[in-house]
Amino acid sequence: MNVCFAPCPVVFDLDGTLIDSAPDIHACVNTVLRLQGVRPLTLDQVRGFVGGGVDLLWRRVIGATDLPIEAHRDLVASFMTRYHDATALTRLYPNVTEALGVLADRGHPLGICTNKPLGPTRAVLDHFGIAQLFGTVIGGDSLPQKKPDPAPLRAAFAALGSAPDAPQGIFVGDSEFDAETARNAGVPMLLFLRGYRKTAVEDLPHRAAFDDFAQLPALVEGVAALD
Ligand SMILES: O=C(O)COP(=O)(O)O
Ligand SMILES: [Mg+2]
Repeated sequence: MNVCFAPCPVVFDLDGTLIDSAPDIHACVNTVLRLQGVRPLTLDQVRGFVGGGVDLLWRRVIGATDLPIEAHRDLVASFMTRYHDATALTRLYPNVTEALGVLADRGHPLGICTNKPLGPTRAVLDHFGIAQLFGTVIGGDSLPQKKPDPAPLRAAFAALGSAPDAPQGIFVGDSEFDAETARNAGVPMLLFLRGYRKTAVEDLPHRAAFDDFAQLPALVEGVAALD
């Protein structure tokens, strides 16, 4: 069991955890599809494709359309020209800013570990005025590996001062990718229930689940005290 000396580092997933970004991702996907003369996908379809980063998103979009897999690279490039600063339809989940502020005030080092590429990640953190709260931001293209490989999460904890081979801290995420990443990295996970998860809660490894960020500071203190 990892010992987490308070104040314990807390690393967050982004899409479906701090922000509801699926509407912007959906809009950017459909713009690219329209330019290809392909019928739009629904918000539910696209939301279900989010979690593994942009390359996987487009493999799934191609799988749901008649587009050829050979077009993948060009479709991703076209998507990125729209996605890199897409924030108009994205919202912070309720009480996120307040919870991050409480944790920061209590001295918890905070970080981001997302499969979203770094460019749009920084754009959205700046847009909501929360970038300065995070001591490290690891994006889907920061390292050769993506979640569920534990390397990006370990890099985030290391940047926040924890030992790279035995990370100490808590990971907060919404998806199958996050639960597997936390297990692979050997850190406890707090599961946010209003994100893009497709698996039943009881089938995902996690320490505790929550559906309102107002609950998060107490959960973090509870996990930090237990470990
Ligand atoms: O962009 C994605 O596919 C997933 O991003 P996330 O890791 O922040 O959930
Ligand atoms: Mg997510």
